[in-house]
Amino acid sequence: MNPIFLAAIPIISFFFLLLKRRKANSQKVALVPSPPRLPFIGNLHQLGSIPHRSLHKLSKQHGPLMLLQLGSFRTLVVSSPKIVEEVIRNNDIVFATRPMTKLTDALSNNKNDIAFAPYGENWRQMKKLARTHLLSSQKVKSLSFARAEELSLLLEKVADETSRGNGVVKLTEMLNSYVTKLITRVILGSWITEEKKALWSKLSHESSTLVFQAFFEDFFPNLKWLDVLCGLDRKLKNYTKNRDATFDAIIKNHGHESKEVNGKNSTYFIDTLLDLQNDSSLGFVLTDDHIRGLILDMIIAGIDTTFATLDWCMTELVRNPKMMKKVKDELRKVAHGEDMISEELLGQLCYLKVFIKEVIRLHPSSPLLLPRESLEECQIQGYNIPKQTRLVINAWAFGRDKSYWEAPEQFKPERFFDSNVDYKGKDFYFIPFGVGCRICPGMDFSMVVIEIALANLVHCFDWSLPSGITIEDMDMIECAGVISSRKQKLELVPIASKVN
Ligand code: HEM
Repeated sequence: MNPIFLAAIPIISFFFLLLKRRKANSQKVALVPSPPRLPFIGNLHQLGSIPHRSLHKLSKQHGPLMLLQLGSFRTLVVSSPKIVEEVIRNNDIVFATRPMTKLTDALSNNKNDIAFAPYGENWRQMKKLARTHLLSSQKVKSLSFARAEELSLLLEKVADETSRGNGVVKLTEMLNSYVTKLITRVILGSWITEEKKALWSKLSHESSTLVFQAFFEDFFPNLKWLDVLCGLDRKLKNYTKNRDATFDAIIKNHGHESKEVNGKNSTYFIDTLLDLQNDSSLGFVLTDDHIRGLILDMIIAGIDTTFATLDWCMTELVRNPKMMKKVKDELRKVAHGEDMISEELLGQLCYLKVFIKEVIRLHPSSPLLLPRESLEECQIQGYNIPKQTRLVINAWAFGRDKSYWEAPEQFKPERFFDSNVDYKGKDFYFIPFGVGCRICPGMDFSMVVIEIALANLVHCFDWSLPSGITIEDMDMIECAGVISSRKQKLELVPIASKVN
């Protein structure tokens, strides 16, 4: 045998051995860090009642990219803006779909919506439609008359309640009712009868509570029979049946309504959608099922998120009297003696805007955004991520990341002065409305609802805590659940302010 070959054998063997070792090591490295699991349930028990807080704590031990096993489902949890940036830049479309579960199937009206629909042509067309015809800045502007009317009712109610009893008003309840009524009106118009309003509010309530319902099938497909046994299946079927009947009662008997605003016809969402059904230039056939899905999205994705943010804003104002004064001074300056702040003035309210930004940095109302799922295998941080891995982004943790925010736990709106940081999805460490192709299309819509309500609540009233309650008594913990509203209800004493 060739002596060179003989001499090469041990060298080649050595290299093969090295290669094998490196491969074994790289396979070891390829396992995304993961907290220890329990048999069967995996890491489900570690989610706790406030998952964004539990996941933040877990990420401190296991790192910014963790793999959890939630029942039968692999779930990647990202707690670092850098990793989200990598995912969005390289794999936004790979992770563009939502996990399909029994619950999301029902909420999406059988995949005919935007928020829970799988990625594809249907979702793309619906999102485009919502952006162009329902939530565009032009459309949002055209509905300012509805906001002004509902806001006047809220302010009247506050004034009315103040004059009764001990002067304490249940502000959380009032804000919830204001946002619900306003968004309902924007969707359906002002024509619906009291009887239909009651049906509608039952439906809104059922839809929002259903979001918190856990089905066995959604975590353990083999245990779907338990949903039947526990009556959850029946509950879901009743919900969809009642929902469809409510829609039929409201939509089918609906009378077209439009209002002339500044010489242009302004229509509520339902009228716009019914008009679009007859519009051949739309590019696709808008069915009754699509309309149902879109309207459900506006209820589920729009009402609680907007209300929770407004409630956090009022809470932070009361906790920070100096900031309340700054907001008030700014309002007085731009109002020029007017009783109410109009939407045309919002652009001048620099302090109010940075104040709201600081609120959503610390209290994003969808702290874990909405889960996504991979459509194919991909790589993140050098790890191989298989198809059908769920992705959860902890945006709540981003707002508290010391590498991006100075003294992150401090409430300091001034940090946004002289800074271009915004929540529109470009700054990966500030993404309360999400990021990438699944970003929230309702951002402008909700911000104007929040800004105009906050401006007028502060302009028209001086707010204080009821006697015997101090700022230290204000608990800042969130409710359990998907939407992060404040657990403690806000009860305050308003006194009508002197505008001049
Ligand atoms: C303060 C108020 C709001 C917040 C914080 C918020 C936040 C979010 C977040 C975090 C997502 C998921 C984004 C992602 O997966 O990356 C989302 C999606 C969505 N939001 Fe909002 N939202 C708000 C208001 C609204 C309003 C008022 C509407 C409509 C009237 C709306 C409609 C939607 C829809 C349709 C989606 C699904 C988008 C998709 O899957 O492509 N949102 N929102």
